[in-house]
Amino acid sequence: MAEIAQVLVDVPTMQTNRPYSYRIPAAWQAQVQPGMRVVVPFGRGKRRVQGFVLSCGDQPEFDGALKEIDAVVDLAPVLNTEMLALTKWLAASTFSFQITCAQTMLPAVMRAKYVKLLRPTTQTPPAVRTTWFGDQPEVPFDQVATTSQAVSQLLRLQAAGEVDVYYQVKNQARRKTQFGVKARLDASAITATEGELRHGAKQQLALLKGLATLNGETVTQADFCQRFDVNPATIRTGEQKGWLQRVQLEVYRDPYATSEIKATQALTLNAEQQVAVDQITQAVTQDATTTFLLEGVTGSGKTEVYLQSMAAALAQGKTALMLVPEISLTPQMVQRVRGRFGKAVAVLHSGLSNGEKYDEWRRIQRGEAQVVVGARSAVFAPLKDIGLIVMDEEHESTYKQDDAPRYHARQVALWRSQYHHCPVVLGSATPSLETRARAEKGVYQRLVLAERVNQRPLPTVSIIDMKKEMQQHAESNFSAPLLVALQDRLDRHEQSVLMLNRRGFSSFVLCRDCGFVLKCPNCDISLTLHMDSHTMKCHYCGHEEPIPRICPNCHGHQIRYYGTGTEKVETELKELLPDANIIRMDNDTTRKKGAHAKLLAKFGSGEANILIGTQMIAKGLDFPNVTLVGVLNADTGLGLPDFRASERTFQLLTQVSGRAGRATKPGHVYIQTFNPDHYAIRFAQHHDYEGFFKYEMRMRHQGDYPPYYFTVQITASDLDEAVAAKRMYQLLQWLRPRLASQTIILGPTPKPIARVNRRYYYQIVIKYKREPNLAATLTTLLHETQAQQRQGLQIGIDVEPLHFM
Ligand SMILES: Nc1ncnc2c1ncn2[C@@H]1O[C@H](COP(=O)(O)OP(=O)(O)OP(=O)(O)O)[C@@H](O)[C@H]1O
Ligand SMILES: [Zn+2]
Ligand SMILES: [Zn+2]
Repeated sequence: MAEIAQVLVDVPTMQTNRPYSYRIPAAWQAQVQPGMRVVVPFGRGKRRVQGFVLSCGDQPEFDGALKEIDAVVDLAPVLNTEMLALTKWLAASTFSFQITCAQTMLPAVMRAKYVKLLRPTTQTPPAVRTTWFGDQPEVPFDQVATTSQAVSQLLRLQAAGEVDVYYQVKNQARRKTQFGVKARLDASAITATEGELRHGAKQQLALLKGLATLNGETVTQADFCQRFDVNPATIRTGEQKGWLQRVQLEVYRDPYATSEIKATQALTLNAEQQVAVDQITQAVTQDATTTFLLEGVTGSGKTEVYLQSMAAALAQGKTALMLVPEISLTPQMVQRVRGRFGKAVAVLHSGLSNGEKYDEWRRIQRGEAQVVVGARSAVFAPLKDIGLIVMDEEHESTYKQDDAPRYHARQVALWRSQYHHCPVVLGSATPSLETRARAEKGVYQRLVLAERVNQRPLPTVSIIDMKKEMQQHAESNFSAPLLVALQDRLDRHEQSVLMLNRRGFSSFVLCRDCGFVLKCPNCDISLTLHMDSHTMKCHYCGHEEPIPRICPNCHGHQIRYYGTGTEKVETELKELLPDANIIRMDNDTTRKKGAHAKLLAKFGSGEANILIGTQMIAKGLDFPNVTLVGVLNADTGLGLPDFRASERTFQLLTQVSGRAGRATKPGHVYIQTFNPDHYAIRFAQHHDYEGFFKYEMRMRHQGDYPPYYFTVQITASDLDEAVAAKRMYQLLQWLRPRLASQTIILGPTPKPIARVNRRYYYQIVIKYKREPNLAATLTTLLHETQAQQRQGLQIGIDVEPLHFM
């Protein structure tokens, strides 16, 4: 039995990867195991923090007097051996702290919440007691320490031992429980008791008859009452008489309880699909850690390949993990997985409540779910014995987390594949350049689905030069050919999808007299007009203010709205096509839980003929009656200062085009653009991923960009611009001699959006091919910047950043 535990503590202002030794009280020595959460005292005073036990042993790492563990939070480890090892690797590879990684891997409700409390001591004078506590035994510190005077007064009282500051660790996780009913009498005792009942005790008789049918099983009280027509008061009577026992039953919050699943059967695969499934299944059987790139055009049936390969893993008694970019945006995918695997599926994504996420997580941890579908953080799902990991739309940037730990789910998936000896399938119609380049080199094995299912043709794509269109209809968002096509679809009772590309784009307010643009007071960008709330909002910090009628700068009255929002497009379209039934899908209409799925279901049922939306409608939709796709503004993303701008535009156009003509009727796509000759748009027009890949690789080679170079971005941010800038110049001096001479260091420069939420951002980008000293250097940087963080300066390290904005 171990007496000492090495604990990773949660101290935000003083993070370290070094565990602390604590003594395990004798009573818990048999119980405490690595991976459990504990509450421990930390530092001087009465501070309590949560921590994770990393290991148990008999030798402390430190030979002074050891403090004791205060409480054990879990009955069983919440991080298993794999997860503990993963935490360590994740921290090292993303240059973040292990505790942050451990917390990222677990449902949010398992994070500790700290409450700072003020308590009287035995020496508290009555006057002090009344002033600070009234008649309360303790008060929250923040409630009384409201001014700096109050704080200093309290500190003095604390020094004199007249008050005590105490930290409480609160566990936020709540299990949902229900009463269950269990019989305490056996069959013969029940019959005997029935005989003793007074005449007319109908309820009690019904209760006994019900208990007789249970055969030792426990059922929920609600269920019991309904089935045997017994009221809860009678249950309590039965309990008092010793006929039954009421027990706490745990119930799971099921996010999909109300939605029925239509069970589906495996489809007969076409030749290309069959090759892919065979290869993947073989790797599953052989426990091979092969990474496959499943490169399949839109509508080629990649999903069916995933499902049948996952079924193969399950058939061998293993589990399967499937990652999707953001499930609330692709409800169809969840339906397909649940349709195939039913109750074996657990779903994890940001649209669930914290309680639902916690319950799904526990179902997985207990082995009650063998299939997990989820967005980015589902890559940490505590599945055991994984047989296959699938990552759909592997090129999507939502797989990368923006905050520490800045991990990419693909990297974690590959790590787990090594741990579990299982293959990974990366699927996309438009793979990221990095992935496709690795397949070229043979690091990944490429599987190709070159044709749509049943040899259906890919849609015809027409490019419309908006410079010419604007000369004729200056004010309209719709070119003449697109409008004709829309009318034609209405006449033929077919459906259309219209996408407004909103990347780097917004509707803003401008003064025609002086040119003033209303900007966010905290950030470096213009505010966006929101007609639903009649306010101007900042999409970065959430700042909101009324729409101005008068120019704040020149007090003129010529204030006008510019740019195009989905609402404005919808209004215009209603005027142009009064007979159309339109559904609009954007951040405003999908804010409510489940709204996204509802709108899509409505469109799918044919209630509407036109779906207008932002990028969120580009992926995954599979509606057979959609024969027209229109992209209203293809190029708003092209001008962004980011070397991936062309790649993103190509991916988006290809994905959205792929929504057209997926079933029997042929599809047509119209792309409206001001850059009709841009290569990203031309290659998308011809569905030519391979052509785009070769061209873009040349561009990247010329510019020394990924995948030819690796990149790391370091940012500094501070409320004071000079502080952030100065720190970055110092950092440059510090870095240069530590890195190889061939390594390129760009910057420091202000970020393209230099100010967000009142903080100024500066960045340095390191580009390298081989840099043996980099890991050690960045680790040193991570630890050295701890002290500065406390003064408000924040340093961020981002390995292979996906955004340079
Ligand atoms: N072997 C098959 N036989 C018949 N129909 C199939 C077969 N495989 C897939 N399908 C159907 O073809 C359609 C397109 O498949 P799926 O949605 O999987 O394409 P995808 O490759 O994921 O496309 P995207 O990248 O555009 O999302 C679906 O309706 C699917 O049910
Ligand atoms: Zn802002
Ligand atoms: Zn003005």
